[in-house]
Amino acid sequence: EPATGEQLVDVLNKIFGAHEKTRASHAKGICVKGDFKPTTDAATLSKAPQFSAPVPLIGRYSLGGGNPAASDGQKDNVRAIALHFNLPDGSVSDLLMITAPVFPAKNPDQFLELLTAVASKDKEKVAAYFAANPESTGQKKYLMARQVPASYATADYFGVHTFYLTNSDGQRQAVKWKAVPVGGFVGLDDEAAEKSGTDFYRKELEQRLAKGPASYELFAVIGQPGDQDDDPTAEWPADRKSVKMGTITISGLEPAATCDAGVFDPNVVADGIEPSPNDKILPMRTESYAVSFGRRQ
Ligand code: HEM
Repeated sequence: EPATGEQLVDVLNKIFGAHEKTRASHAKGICVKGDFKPTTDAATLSKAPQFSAPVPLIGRYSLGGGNPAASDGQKDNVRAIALHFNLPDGSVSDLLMITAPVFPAKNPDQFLELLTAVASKDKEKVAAYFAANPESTGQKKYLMARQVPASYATADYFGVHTFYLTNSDGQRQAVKWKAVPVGGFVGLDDEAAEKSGTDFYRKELEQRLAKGPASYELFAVIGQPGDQDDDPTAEWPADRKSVKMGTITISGLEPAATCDAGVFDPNVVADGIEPSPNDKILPMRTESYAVSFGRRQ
């Protein structure tokens, strides 16, 4: 039996607890607003409206996992940014990114197996899972080799999956999304991360945004023929070129209700952007996010 969205949300609830009015994953977050300004190159890759004219954004920063009291200083957890690009015709195009270029599972069955092992709290089962599925260790290795981001504004973010962009001439190009903070990555060493406590990101962001906006350059990393488009546990070769697509600017906070009213869904994208049809995790995200959304009403 293939894994279902219900099963994945059940096991996330088992690991983290089922908290009322709370997402089954990325439970702790901060809702924000801003805008996106495309570069002139962007429209050569995609006919999506946000790549030909500036649009307003609603965003949500979050920590991975379903614990609403998770520590902001935890090293082996991802930070994330989820964005709604609000398009002129009233529709939205979403983009979700995390602070690692890879995910710990290549398909829903493997993710269910991983989460089930973790939920068992049996250290031998977890060790056996990772021994049998070494590709699942890449995300934690990446995170442990880097500092904890000092701020949501100073982290770099990755879309992880492959998407296909289509321009107005019908040319199609495989890309992966990447956002780089304009001031560069700023991290905390292990001691500083520990001293910062469990809840420093919100205050830091409030103080920062009171002085001015936080910006990121959004890049499309350009895939070459033969680059895999089905495996979110794997990166493309490091030498792939990228095209600067625009600037994401976060200007202020927004009430949580604005972000909680719907879901950020990586498959909700404007014409000109297409989720890789070969990636089995992507459709499961729509399915499981809908289950989580239903349970948090
Ligand atoms: C099958 C694999 C996955 C499952 C089962 C899963 C599960 C979930 C769930 C249940 C939520 C909460 C949805 C809601 O209530 O709105 C969520 C949110 C999120 N997920 Fe996933 N996820 C998966 C893969 C990924 C991947 C590959 C990424 C990498 C970009 C990712 C990034 C996020 C982000 C950024 C959010 C927060 C969205 C927000 O702030 O509302 N997820 N995930």
